[in-house]
Amino acid sequence: MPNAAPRPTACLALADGTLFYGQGFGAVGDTVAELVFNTSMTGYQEILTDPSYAGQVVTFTFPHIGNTGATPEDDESVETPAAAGLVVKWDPTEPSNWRATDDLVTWLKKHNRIAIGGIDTRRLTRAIRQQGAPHVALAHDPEGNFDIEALVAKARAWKGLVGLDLAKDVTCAQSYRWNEKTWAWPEGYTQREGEGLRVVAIDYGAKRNILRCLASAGCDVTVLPATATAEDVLALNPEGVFLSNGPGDPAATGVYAVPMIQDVLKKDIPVFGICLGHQMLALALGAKTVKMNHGHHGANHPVKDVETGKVEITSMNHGFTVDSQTLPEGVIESHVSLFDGSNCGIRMTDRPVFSVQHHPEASPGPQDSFYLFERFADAIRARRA
Ligand SMILES: NC(=O)CC[C@H](N)C(=O)O
Repeated sequence: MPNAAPRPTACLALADGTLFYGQGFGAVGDTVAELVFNTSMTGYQEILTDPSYAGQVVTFTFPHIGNTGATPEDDESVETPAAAGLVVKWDPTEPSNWRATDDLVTWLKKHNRIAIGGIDTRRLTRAIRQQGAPHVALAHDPEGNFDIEALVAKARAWKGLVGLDLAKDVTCAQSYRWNEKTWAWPEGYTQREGEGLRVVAIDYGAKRNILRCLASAGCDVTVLPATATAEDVLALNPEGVFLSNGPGDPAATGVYAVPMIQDVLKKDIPVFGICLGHQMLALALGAKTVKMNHGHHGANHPVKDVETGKVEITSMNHGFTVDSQTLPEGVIESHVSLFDGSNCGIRMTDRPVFSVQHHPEASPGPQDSFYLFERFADAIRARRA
């Protein structure tokens, strides 16, 4: 007689009542969030610790998650992983990676994050594509006792990301300096030395590798909390201002960020934004943002530089997008997604103020777009000259 299927110890309940049962690992308990799928084949730790995933459970389309374990070196945020939980096809195996200091299961437990394995992630991904990123409740109970009605009700009652400012929850409490450069073999992370380009970076939930890319491009970075005013920014006499990625709805975050950006723009300083920073720069310039059906989350997204015709393969993580039809005069669409034609970049035509929707810092993902950090640094150098 075949072995009986193990009793499910985790349950994923979608707001429409669809249920997925599997084996729980990581923390015990339940959580409610928006569910998105990520198509990256590597870099699950960087994804789970990317602060932009606050309020979201991530399902990975790649089936083997956990193979490389976890190491603090790969954390993209200082605090605990931002993602509320994860959904995978196979249960994680022992990691095989000389850099690993933990296995994924232990790491998730330490960081109080819930995971469910043994899920038909293809079926789930198709559901997300068809109906849009659903609201879900994810529960892990080693005894396998679930109050299904209560879980579905929780998922239904959750209000979702529209109108939600999460940047204030994940931003730094205090300003700090950053000079660590990107990882390189064999020395790992090293510090930038000497006089740098004075850059103020606003932390809406900044990924560390963005700050490293800025340092590697020659920037001496001072990071300020999300609610910094234009006065706080300009008091540091910056030669460039950077607007970071971050979670939640740009329109809600923009309530305090947009006036600051508009005041900084009056000063004719080079400005560079990534993802949420891109969306808020667009809002500050007078454009609009909208929620997407299921967003873009992966490390294989083709983006075209409209002006050169060059295509870059990029890392993506966003659920909102800039409506390119609303761009005002003097602002052009610089990059566009080759998956769905959505906006992936803007720039002011008369000065070095630009931003992209994708993630040039990769981590994880391809490094085709690293040139954007150089472009920002070059714009600052040109001003100096
Ligand atoms: N990675 C980000 O900065 C994401 C921006 C925004 N929260 C979105 O989902 O579109």
